[in-house]
Amino acid sequence: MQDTGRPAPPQLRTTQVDPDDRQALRAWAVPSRTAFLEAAPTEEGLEDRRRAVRGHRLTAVHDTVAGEDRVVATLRSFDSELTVPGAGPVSVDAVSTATVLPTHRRRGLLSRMLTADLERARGEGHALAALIALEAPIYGRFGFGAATRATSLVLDHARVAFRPDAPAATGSLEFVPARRTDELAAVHDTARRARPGAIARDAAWWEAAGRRGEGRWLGPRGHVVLHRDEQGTADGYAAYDVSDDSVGRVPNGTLHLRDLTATTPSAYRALWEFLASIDLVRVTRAADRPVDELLPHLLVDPRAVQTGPVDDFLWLRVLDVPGALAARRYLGCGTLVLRVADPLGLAGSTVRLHVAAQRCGADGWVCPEVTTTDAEPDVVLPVAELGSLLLGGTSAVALQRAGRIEATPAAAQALATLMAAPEQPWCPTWF
Ligand SMILES: CC(=O)SCCNC(=O)CCNC(=O)[C@H](O)C(C)(C)COP(=O)(O)OP(=O)(O)OC[C@H]1O[C@@H](n2cnc3c(N)ncnc32)[C@H](O)[C@@H]1OP(=O)(O)O
Repeated sequence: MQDTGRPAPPQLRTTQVDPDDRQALRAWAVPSRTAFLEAAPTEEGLEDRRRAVRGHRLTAVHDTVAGEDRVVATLRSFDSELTVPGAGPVSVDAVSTATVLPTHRRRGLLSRMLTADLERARGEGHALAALIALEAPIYGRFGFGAATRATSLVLDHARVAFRPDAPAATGSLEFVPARRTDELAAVHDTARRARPGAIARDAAWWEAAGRRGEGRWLGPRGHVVLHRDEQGTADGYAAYDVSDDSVGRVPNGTLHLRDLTATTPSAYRALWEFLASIDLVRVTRAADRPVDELLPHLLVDPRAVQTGPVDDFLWLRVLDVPGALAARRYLGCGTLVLRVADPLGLAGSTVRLHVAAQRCGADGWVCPEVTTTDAEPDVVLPVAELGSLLLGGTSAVALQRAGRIEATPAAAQALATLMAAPEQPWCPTWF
C-alpha cells in the first residue's frame, strides 16, 4: 500500500471505540457531529447511536488539545451486503462517519483512517467497499467510483390518473404501528435482494425506524401503510410524514415520502394510488428515488411526476478485481482483458473476463470466467472507474469518450454491453 506521504504528527494516536463505553462513544460522537455541522448529541441521541452502531468498527484519532485528550477524527465501518446484477447479495465493507475536525483538516487523517480500513477489509476477504459521499471530489483518489444514482421527485396529485393497462391494484392496505417493523423488514429484504445497488438493513436499522420523532425515518406526524396481496402476504409498504401549508381554507398538504418499497408491480401501483388519493394533500415529495422510477410509465400524464436533480449516491471501491467481476452475472457474452490500476496499490491487476453464452442460467444471466493474465489489455482503467461500471449504472462508452478509460471505441462498446443491466442500480438506504 502506498503511504499518503503526510505522516500524522506523533502525538496523534488511533483507537477503536466500544459503543457500549458511553464516555468513549460520546467523545467519538461529538467531533463527528461538529464536522457534520450538527449539534452535540442529547442523551437520547447518544443512546440511539449506541444501538445503531453496535457491532460496527469505530475508529477514533486522538490529539492532545490544551493538555486534554480529544478525539479529532472518526471513521465507522461495518460488514453488510450489496446486491449485484444477476447474483443477489455479496459481502461489502460499508464505510461511514468519515469526519475530521476543522482544526485538523488536510493533514492526512482521512487518508490514514480510510486506507487502513480498506486494507483491513481486503485482508478479510471483502471484494468491495461502499460509502455514500457527501462531497463528490473526495473519494476518487481512494479508488471509489460513483455506482448508483438517485433523484428527487414531486407528484402532483391532481394530475394522477392511472393508465387502463397499468397493473391492477389488487390486495388490501392497512396502517400499521411504526414499531411493528417485522413485515416491513421482510418486504424490504425481498426487494433489496433483487435490486442491484441495494444494501441490507439490519435489525438495529429497523429498531430505529420503529421509533418516531424529528429527524427520524418516521417523523412525529408520519404513518406507515402496508400492502398485502390477496392471500394476505405483505408485499409492499410506504412510510411518509405530512406537513400542512394551507392558507385560509384552501387545503395544501404535502406528503413527504420517506420510503416506498414493493415486491410486485400491483403493490407498487396500489401504494402510489393510495398516496395520491389522500384528502387535503396536493403533492407528494420524495428524495433518493431510483432514476428509472416506474411511476411515470403507469400514468396517463407522465409529467404529473417531476424528477430531479439526479445525484450520485452509493460509491463503490473494488478491493479484489477478479472477485468483484466474478461476483456478478452478465447478460451479454464476450471476452475482454482489463488492466485495472489502483492508486493505493490494493487491487491493481490484469484480468481476462470471459462470458460464454453456453454458461447461461435459466434466468438468462451468465456466470463469467475471470482469470488473471499477462495478456495485452483491451481496456486500461483506474479502479474507481471499475467501481462505477460494476453495477451497470455507468456506460463504458461514456467513460471512454470522457477519457477516463483507455480503450478503442469498439472495446468500450463491448465492455458497455457486457456490464449492462436491465435496471438502474439503486440504493434506498442511508448508512
Ligand atoms: C463516507 C462519509 O462519511 S462522507 C462524509 C465526509 N465528511 C464530511 O463531509 C464532514 C466534513 N469534512 C471533514 O470532516 C473532512 O474535511 C474530510 C473527512 C472530508 C477530509 O478529511 P481530511 O483529514 O482533511 O482529509 P485528508 O487530509 O486525508 O485529505 C485527503 C485528500 O483529499 C482531499 N480532500 C479532502 N477533503 C476534500 C474536499 N472536501 N474536497 C476536495 N478534496 C478534498 C485533500 O485535499 C487531500 O488531497 P491531496 O492528498 O491531493 O492533498
